[in-house]
This record gives sequence, structure tokens and C-alpha cells, in this order.
Amino acid sequence: MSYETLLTESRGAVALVTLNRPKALNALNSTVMAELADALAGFGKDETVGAIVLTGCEKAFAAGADIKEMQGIDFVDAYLGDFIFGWEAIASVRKPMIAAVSGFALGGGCELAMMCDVIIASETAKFGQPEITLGVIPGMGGSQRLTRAIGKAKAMDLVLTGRMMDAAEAERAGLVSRIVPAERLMDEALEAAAKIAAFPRAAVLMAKEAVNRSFEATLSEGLRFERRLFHSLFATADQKEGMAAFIEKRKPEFSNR
Ligand SMILES: CC(C)(O)CC(=O)SCCNC(=O)CCNC(=O)[C@H](O)C(C)(C)COP(=O)(O)OP(=O)(O)OC[C@H]1O[C@@H](n2cnc3c(N)ncnc32)[C@H](O)[C@@H]1OP(=O)(O)O
Repeated sequence: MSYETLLTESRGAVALVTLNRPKALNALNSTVMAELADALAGFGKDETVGAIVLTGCEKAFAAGADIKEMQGIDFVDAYLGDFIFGWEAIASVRKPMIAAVSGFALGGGCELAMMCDVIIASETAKFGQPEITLGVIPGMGGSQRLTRAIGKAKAMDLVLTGRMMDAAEAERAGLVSRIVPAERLMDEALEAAAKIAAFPRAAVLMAKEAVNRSFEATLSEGLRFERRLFHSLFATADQKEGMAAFIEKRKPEFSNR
């Protein structure tokens, strides 16, 4: 499939999606978001794909929603059209997604990275929710996902001042999973995705579902949910294979069954 604003490719069991509007610092307009949702839905259905890496260009993962596109929208357009509603679809991709972030991840760009499961950042990465400087607030989950990721004190600081945090601060705060030298970013992200994609598919999807459930459920509900998923994996051939391989001191051969 070819897109106007994205590059997509499969590398073994890993799908790589690259935002491709570098001159606009990958500003997220409605075409980008529709194409991204389409590409991710396609990779979601593709049985050969076990994990997805989402990246941008060297200067920007994405500098937020496209301000030039948003500028002319009035309240009635925004409200009746439920502006950006469909963009949340990206967070419902079931396969693990790694955001490989170089440069700016601002506004919707930071929110897009937070819809992914793991954020691997180059030393050059800068994160922020600068919407307040434009007279609005985050609209794609920034006030909610950022607060859950880094806590109220830091989230308030970023959302109210619009300041950026560098990769080191973002890692200390718990937003970023790992920081790597700029030249290692794509290798690290693709290697991590390949590692995940090689594990039994059902266990991987359930692991993601279980961790995400912790954001929604009480501790006792979350623990029960986790235990039920854990129990269900004993019905898979891959659990038998994984445990037999350990005991027989050999590499497992998973079948995703
Ligand atoms: C999703 C919601 C609901 O949460 C809302 C949002 O995301 S609102 C958007 C939040 N993002 C921002 O406010 C960041 C805006 N960009 C910047 O502040 C700067 O571009 C920068 C600090 C990221 C980089 O600055 P600099 O290196 O000086 O590059 P520029 O010359 O400013 O940018 C190059 C080029 O890209 C265009 N650009 C950058 N960001 C956006 C954007 N968000 N929307 C549209 N276009 C953007 C910028 O206009 C330049 O293009 P030209 O004007 O030269 O054609």
C-alpha cells in the first residue's frame, strides 16, 4: 500500500511506519492521521506482523497537530464534527507499538508517542504539550496519558507552561523507556520490536492488554483480569513448547497457537 504522508514497510515480523512530512516537521493533519489509522489497521490484520515501529524524521517525530489546518476551525465545526475523535483509534491497535522518537515530539506528536506501548528516544528527543501557547489544551490524550505516565506535578508543569523536556528528563520522569544515541535509534527500536514479535503472539497481546488494564481497573479487578489471562495461556501450544524447551535446555519453536 502506498501513502501520501507515510512510508510503510515490513521487515520480517516487524512493520515499520515512518511519518513522512519532514518539511512540516511531521505535523499531523487529517490525511496523516487517516493514513496512519489505515496502515496500522492493515498491519493489525496481517498475521506475519508481530510488532510495529512508528517513527518520524531526524528533526521531528511529530511537531503536533497541523496548526495551519486547525487555524480556521470554529467551535461549531470542532464540536459537531467531533474534531480529532477518530485519531484515538491508534491507541486501540492490539499489537505492540514502539515509538522511535528523534527530535520534537510535541502536542499531538507527544500524544501519538504516548499511544504507543514503548517509547525509545534518541538523545535529541524533546517532549512537550505546548497547546497552551496556541490558546488551546491537549486534545489527543495529553492531559490524561501524560499525567498517568509522569504524575500530576510534572504533567501540570508541562501542560501549563508549554515547556519542553529533553530526553533525559523524560526518561527520569517515566515517559521514555530508554534513551539511545541518535545513530542507534532505529536499530534499537527494530531490534526490540523483533524480539517482541518472536514471542508467542497471544501472550504478547495479552501482556499488552493486561498492562493497559491497570490504567482503567481497580487493583483487585486488574489482578483478577491478569490471572484469567494467565490461566488462559495454559490452553496454548506455545505455553507447552516454551516450558518444554526450558526444561530440555533448547530454544523454543513457537507456532503462535
Ligand atoms: C493534537 C492537539 C489537539 O493536542 C493539538 C496540537 O498538537 S497543537 C500543536 C502543538 N505543537 C506545537 O505548538 C509546535 C509547533 N511548532 C513549533 O513550535 C516549532 O515548529 C518547533 C519548535 C517544533 C521547531 O521550530 P523550528 O526549528 O524553528 O522550525 P519551524 O521553522 O518552526 O518549522 C519548520 C516548518 O514546520 C512547520 N510546522 C512546525 N510545526 C507545525 C505544526 N504543528 N503545524 C503546522 N506546521 C508546523 C512550520 O510552519 C515550518 O513550515 P513553514 O511555515 O516554513 O512552511
